[in-house]
Amino acid sequence: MHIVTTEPVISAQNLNHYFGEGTLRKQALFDINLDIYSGDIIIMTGPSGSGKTTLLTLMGGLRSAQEGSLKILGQEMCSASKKQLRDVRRQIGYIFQAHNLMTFLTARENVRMSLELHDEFLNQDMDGKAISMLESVGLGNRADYYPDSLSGGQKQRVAFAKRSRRELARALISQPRIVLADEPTAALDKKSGRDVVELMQKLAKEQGCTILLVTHDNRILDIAVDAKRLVARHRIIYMEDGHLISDGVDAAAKVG
Ligand SMILES: Nc1ncnc2c1ncn2[C@@H]1O[C@H](COP(=O)(O)OP(=O)(O)OP(=O)(O)O)[C@@H](O)[C@H]1O
Repeated sequence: MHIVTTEPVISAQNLNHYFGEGTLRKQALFDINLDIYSGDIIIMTGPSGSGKTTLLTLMGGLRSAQEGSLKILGQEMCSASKKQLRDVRRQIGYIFQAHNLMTFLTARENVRMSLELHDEFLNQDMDGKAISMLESVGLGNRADYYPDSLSGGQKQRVAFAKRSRRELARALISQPRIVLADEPTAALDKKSGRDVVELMQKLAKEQGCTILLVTHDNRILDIAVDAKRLVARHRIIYMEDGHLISDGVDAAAKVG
């Protein structure tokens, strides 16, 4: 039996959310109830428009909650002040899709450039760091290639290395309790998608934090199953028309 000894990292109770005003007001989330614990890997799936991103942005403190209760790291988000939202956001790492690569820079220079924007890397071996980040996505041997000579999937991986270095660097420094990722595998081939997910899980595991991942990508569900050896507990949350339809806690990992 799985014994829960800690408070949920995120707890939603009877959470509703609406967009628009007056006659245009439309309910996007209906009565969401969900407890997420430290170390959970939550994969949110469901058709387009089902409310995944809305729920993700609420759980990431990126939008204020309107109705019901949403606690993130013990802080109630319904009618939270700007300062309270900011304090919660500081403890969260964000990974969002799409960063264009500069066509006139090599893969290494693209990753390096994003490092240069961050004070914490000044005076460090940025070339070495850029290469190790490319290696971690399996592209160590493509460091000196220009984006135009890389495949679509390879480009996505360089972009991931670039932004994950930038965003996860901050994440690693600030030790986030939660990492949010929106469509991190969009447009990736299966192998690249798997690499990206495994990389994210590995980094999250090293930090011992909770991952919330939104995807349209059904293949990611297979990846999650395969990746069981990497992590303790996966849950696949399926949404439809603003309702949470199912929440599958990984049965095997639940034991003990
Ligand atoms: N800013 C907004 N203003 C008005 N309606 C919105 C807004 N954002 C989302 N919606 C509506 O809320 C519903 C849920 O959208 P949401 O983006 O959360 O779905 P999703 O499951 O993430 O979809 P997708 O997979 O296509 O990204 C949709 O009907 C959408 O049209």
